[in-house]
Amino acid sequence: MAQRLEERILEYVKQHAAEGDPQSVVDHIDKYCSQNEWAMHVGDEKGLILDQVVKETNPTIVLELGTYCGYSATRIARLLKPGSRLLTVEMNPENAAVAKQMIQFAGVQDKVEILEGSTEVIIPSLKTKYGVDRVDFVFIDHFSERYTADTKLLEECQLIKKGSVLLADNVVFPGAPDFLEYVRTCGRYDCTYYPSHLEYSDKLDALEKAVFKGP
Ligand SMILES: Cc1ncccc1-c1cc(O)c2nc[nH]c(=O)c2c1
Ligand SMILES: [Mg+2]
Repeated sequence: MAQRLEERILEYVKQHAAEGDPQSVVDHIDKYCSQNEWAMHVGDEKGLILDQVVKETNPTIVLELGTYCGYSATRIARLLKPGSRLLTVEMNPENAAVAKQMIQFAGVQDKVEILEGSTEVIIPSLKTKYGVDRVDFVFIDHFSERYTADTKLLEECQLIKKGSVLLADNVVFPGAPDFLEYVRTCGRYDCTYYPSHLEYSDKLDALEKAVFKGP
């Protein structure tokens, strides 16, 4: 029995999902975490909203804050057009190691790059160290306490331009009240609220989409 929850999830996927099939990986993570052990993936219900926003944005460069086991990175990467890429930031090295294997197993490793470290250090280095000019889509799913600071950092580093889309998980549970206040009142975002439920639960949660209107 693998020691860590995240390793047990990876083991289940390796033993039951179809290798090279990102949808199968996503489905099996959802199956394990709804039937066996809860874990904090965005999940299938909020995942369908994530899919819809990714499809309507059709992004070339995606930034994800909070990789965890690679569920949403796999979910997003499966929808990306050839030549597009997803950079995902994870500060926990053990989770990053699991995510790397999950993404590899799903066969989306050519589109996904895992950046190990904290967002406040990595975001300012995206242009210089990772050759990013602008990001078209940002999935914010790391720590709600960092949502606002990292959004301001993306603005200050000129990583988001007019039309860039932010999508934040957990704006109801655990909750990100200062982020909602900021994007809804600063005047630089067009916001849309998507009520849903916490992954694998009937607790209420929601996603907030914030489309940048420019500085
Ligand atoms: C862990 C947890 N327990 C009870 C209720 C919600 C959560 C929870 C759910 C999530 O989707 C999260 N996403 C990113 N980062 C988190 O910390 C996080 C925490
Ligand atoms: Mg989340």
